[in-house]
This record gives sequence, C-alpha cells and structure tokens, in this order.
Amino acid sequence: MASSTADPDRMKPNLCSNPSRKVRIVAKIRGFTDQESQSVIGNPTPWICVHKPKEGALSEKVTISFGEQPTSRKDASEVDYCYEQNEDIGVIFSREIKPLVSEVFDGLNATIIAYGARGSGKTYTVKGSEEKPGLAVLAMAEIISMAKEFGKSVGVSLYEVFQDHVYDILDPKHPEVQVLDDAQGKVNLRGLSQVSVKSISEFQEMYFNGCNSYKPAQKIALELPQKSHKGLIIYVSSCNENFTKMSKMNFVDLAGYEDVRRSSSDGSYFVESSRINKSLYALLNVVYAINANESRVPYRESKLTRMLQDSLGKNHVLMLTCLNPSFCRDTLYAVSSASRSCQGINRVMTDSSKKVRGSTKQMVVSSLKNGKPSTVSTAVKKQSVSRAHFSEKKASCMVKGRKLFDEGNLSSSKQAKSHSDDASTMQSMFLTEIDSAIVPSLREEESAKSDMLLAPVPKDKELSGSDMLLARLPKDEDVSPQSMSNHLEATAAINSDAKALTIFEDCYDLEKENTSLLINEGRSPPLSARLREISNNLRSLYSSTPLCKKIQMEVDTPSRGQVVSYDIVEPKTPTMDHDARIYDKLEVAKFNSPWETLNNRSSGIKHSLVKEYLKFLNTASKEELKGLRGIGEKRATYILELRQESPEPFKNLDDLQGIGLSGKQIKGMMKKVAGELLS
Ligand SMILES: Nc1ncnc2c1ncn2[C@@H]1O[C@H](COP(=O)(O)OP(=O)(O)OP(=O)(O)O)[C@@H](O)[C@H]1O
Repeated sequence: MASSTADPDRMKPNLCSNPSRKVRIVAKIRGFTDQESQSVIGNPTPWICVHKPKEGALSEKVTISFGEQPTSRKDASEVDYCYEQNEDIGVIFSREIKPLVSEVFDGLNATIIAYGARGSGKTYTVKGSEEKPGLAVLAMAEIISMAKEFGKSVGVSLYEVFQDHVYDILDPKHPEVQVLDDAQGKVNLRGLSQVSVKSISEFQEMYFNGCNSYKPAQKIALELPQKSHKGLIIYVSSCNENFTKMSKMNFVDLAGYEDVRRSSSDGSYFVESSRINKSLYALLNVVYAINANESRVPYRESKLTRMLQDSLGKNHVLMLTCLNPSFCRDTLYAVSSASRSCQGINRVMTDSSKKVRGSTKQMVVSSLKNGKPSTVSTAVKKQSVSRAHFSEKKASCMVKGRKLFDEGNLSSSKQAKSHSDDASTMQSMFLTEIDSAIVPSLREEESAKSDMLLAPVPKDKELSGSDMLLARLPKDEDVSPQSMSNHLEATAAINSDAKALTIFEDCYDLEKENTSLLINEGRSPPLSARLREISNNLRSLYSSTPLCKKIQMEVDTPSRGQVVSYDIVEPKTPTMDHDARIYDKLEVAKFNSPWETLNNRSSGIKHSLVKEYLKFLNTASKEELKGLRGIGEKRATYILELRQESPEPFKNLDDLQGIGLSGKQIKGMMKKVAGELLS
C-alpha cells in the first residue's frame, strides 16, 4: 500500500485525538491471502492509498483514497489512523486496545467494533485463530494478568445477533437472550450466561471451540447463510460471586456489509443481507449521534445497539474499519460511511460526501470497464457533469410524462375529447411531479444509504431508523425560500384545482369499483379499493372548504347522468391545513404562466400520493403488495416481516431503499399507482 510519509510513533497509546469525540475510527488494510498474493504479482499499483500527515503536523489524521492520488481531500475518507498491510495485530493491540484495557480497570466500559465489507478481515483481526490470536485474545491475556495483579475476577459472555435476535453461544440449550431495561433503566441481557475465566487457555478453548460448534436452531431450520454479528463481553469485577458491579470490554465482529442488490437473487439471502445492512445503519446512526453530541441517541433502532447502550455514549469506542486490499466496491462504502459517522462532530459533510458517493459509483463503472480502477477525482468530475444536466433531464422528463399519458394511459378512456386533453395534461403533470418528487431524492440510489449520515437529526425527538434516513438527507429543496413560496402558491390554487378534479371523476369507473368491492367483501380490500382510498384523500385536497363533506358528481354508470353523492374523507392533509392558513393570510397567488401554476399546484398532490403509497405498503396484504410493480414474492414477504417488527416500517421513500428497490423501480411503481388512479 502506498504511504506518503513516515509512520508516527507506533507504540504511543492512542485514544481519540479529539477528546469530545467518543468514537475513534481506525482502518486496517487486510493482508493478502495466498490467492490474492499470486494475482497482484506484476501489478504494483495499489488500490488503496494511505496519506499520513507530515511529521510534526498538528493533525494526526490519515486520509484514505482509492485508485490514484486524489486531487482534493474531499475525495478521500478521513480516519484517525490507518494500519497498513504489513502492520500486524500486535501493533494495533499496543496502540489501540491496551489503553482501553486500562480504562476498564478504572471502571469504564470499552467497545471495539470491527466493521467492513465481507471478507475484509474482521474476524481475523478480532478473533484470529489459535495460531494467530486476534485482538480479543490478546486483550483477554492482558486482562487476566491485570486481574491477578489487582485481585479482580474475569468472566465472559459470547453471543450472536442473528435476524435481530440475540443468542447465547455458551448455552445452546437456552440460547435466546432477551434485551430488557431494568428498573434503573439499565440494559439487562436476560438469559445471557456469564462464565468465569481463570486462564487464557480456558478462554481460548471456549472462544474457538465454543463458537465453532455452536449453531442456533433457527439458522439450521432456515438453512440460512451464517451472516450475523458476533460479540464477546469480558467482565471485570471485584466480586467473585457475580458480575453485577463490573466494567465491561465488548468486542463486536459485525457481519460484513454487502450491497444486497448485487449480491444474490436468492430470496432468503436477500432478506438476511437487508436485515444486516439495516442493523449496520442503525449502529452507524448511533455512532454519529454520539460523536455529534446529540441529545438523543437512537439506541432502540436495533438489538445490537440496545445491547451495547451502556458501553457506548460516555465510554470509549474503537471503530476498526477493515479494508479489502483488492478492489471491492463494498469497502468504498464501508470506509466512507464509517468515516462520516465517526466524524459526527463535523457536520459540514453534505457536499463532500456527495462527491465521495458520486465517485464511488463512477469508479466502479470504470473499474469494470478497464479492469483497473481510475482516479477518484476523474470520477467526481464525471459526476458533476451529470449533475449539470439534471435540470435538462427534468425538463425532458416533463415532456416524457406528457407523452406517456398521450400514448397510453388515456387511450382506453371513452371520455369526451375536451376532457381527455385536459386530463392528459393534468395527468402528465402529475406523473412528472412524481418524477421530480422521487428522482431528486433517489437519483443517487447507489448511495442513499450513506446519506443518512450527512446532516444532523432534530434534537427534540428520538427518530426511528427510517426517519433518521430522511432527516439526514440533504433538504435543500425543502427549505429554500423558492420552494417555500412555491408551496404557498400551490396551496393558493386549491379552489381552481377543484375543477380539475371533475375531469378525473369522469375517468373514474365507480361501477367497476363497486363490483370489485362486493366481490371482495369479507377479505382485505383489493388494490383498486386502496387506490380509491388514495383517490378520496386526493379529492379532499381539492375541497375548497373544510365544511364540505359531500360533493356531487356525474359518474359513468349504465344510467348515465345520474348524480351521486360521494363521501369525502377527512378534508385535510397535514401540509394543506397549515398552508391554507398561510394562504388565507397572504391572499396571494401569482404565477408567471399556466404551466407554472399547474406545476405549483401539484406539489400537494405529489406529497399526498407519496404518503398514501407508503401507507399502502404499511398496511396492504401480501397479495396486494405483490400486485404492485417491482414487488414480487420476495419483497412482499420481506415487507410483511418488517411490519411484524415495526407497525409502520415505511415512513418515507428512503425506507424503500432498505428493501432493495432502486430509485427507478420506486419511480415506476409510483407512476403506476398514479396512472391507475387517474385512468
Ligand atoms: N492479515 C491477513 N493476512 C492474510 N490473510 C488474511 C488476513 N486477514 C484476513 N485474511 C484472510 O482473509 C479471509 C477473510 O477474512 P475474515 O474471515 O476475517 O473476513 P471477515 O471480514 O470476517 O469476513 P465476513 O464479513 O464474511 O465475516 C480469510 O480467509 C482470512 O484468513
């Protein structure tokens, strides 16, 4: 690996250089396996470049870049230190772990988390083997020797977090562990056995053989791949009887990060990897919140973070990010996400991280093309060019939206031509708005998961993982004065939009709907009924007065011309209520052109549709879910599983990334919903 300057003093104990930061992040580049050693012969260009500070520099921070030398620091990930391939585990132990062992004997807790892509050397570094012991074994040896010196007793627990359930590795008969809060609000791991340890050989026997022979029944039953987080807790106590008054040292060997969309088409593997990634994001969010000194830390987002709650926060944490020495796309993501979460105190990350994300995407493409990675900075340039075209794209999208409607969706409609023309414009507008609502937030679909770390979370409440994702996405469009005024203007147009609604009514076949509802009586409502519900809610948007409970409209039934009353569901949406008040005050609605008017008016519909769509995902039956484009058997099953864990797993569009849907797919699905609604 390339290194630009000399190593700093290796043996110096090295806690966080910034004392307000609780989580120190170091990287470790894995050594080559025998196979890799063969393949790199004759290819001297390293994939990872480590840029250490010049001797005497104020900052000890190291930047890591991939490919050739970057032109800017923004292109690289910053870590507190990086251990290179030739630096062995003993060096990491002396510099990073030994000082933490001392802290444990001072009564504090410490946690070492190994994070990285699959096969990046996490287990090798933490656990090692009987021949080459890892950090946990070296730490245990040190702890046992210090315990003898200070008259303390040592115990251990070994656990595995699999599918967000915790299993006790040392007690296969009663493996399931419950994570509870005790009366004092402390985390209580009920059912997790603690075994006293007297010697290192006793520990090694337990650690290596206990783990190897252990397999939770659930894993065997489901024949799932062995992807789980593995943890070791070392207790140091002054009391021989139990470990109630003690300090702890945690070692967590996280499951490898893996982009689920590339990994496998196998359903169970897809589901499992998605779960793993969700728990990794939860952990990174916790790390971010801790380092950013946020008042609320989202510990409750995963079992693992709950388990570690009393060892994080006020205690020292070492995030050991393992890097694959050869090209690995997941490593790029792992190091950049870990770096940004650990730099929580530095909130000005949005732009640079966007570039890193862009570069990641481009680099993969070029690497695949050439068989060799190109420079990150080149990739960033390419990304900026594509961004420059975004507004053009948006414009063409609008045209595309109109085309889409003209060519297809309304052709089957038997409505009068004048209505059809108006409706086509309206629908294309609507679909285009969906494009613009979804595309910006998802246009960098490759990296949406990284976005969660970009901006601070509101301090007044503990957010769920999905809220956290959204809260941390860049919100420039949402808060700009222009968008605010657009929103007001959109609200101002409610009255005239009521006319447009009648156009949609003509296109709506109520008789068909009624028949369908009758057929399905007693079962969960069909997709069309759900769409109807969405339609009702949208109608309520157009209701000019909150007192209007019914509207009269003509419907295309056998007795054409018959007037029916149509119930309006609650005539409000959160945004419209609020905005309508503002509008009343301002009484201003000025648009430069009819197109602009239409554009602005549709923003309320857009948000309402997104909301209703998410509501559908949160409540629909499996069959209904499968009826949506992009959601097959696999995803429908996974969505139902997520709903078992949390009653409302989809709070915003970004939560859909968690089920492995690309931005394009989500957009397609939304268009379909809108199309069905309006045709
Ligand atoms: N420093 C090293 N030198 C040589 N080989 C190594 C080194 N570190 C790891 N390896 C080898 O690389 C492979 C992957 O290592 P390891 O299993 O530790 O990765 P991991 O990140 O824990 O993987 P997973 O995410 O699948 O759990 C193993 O075959 C291991 O022996």
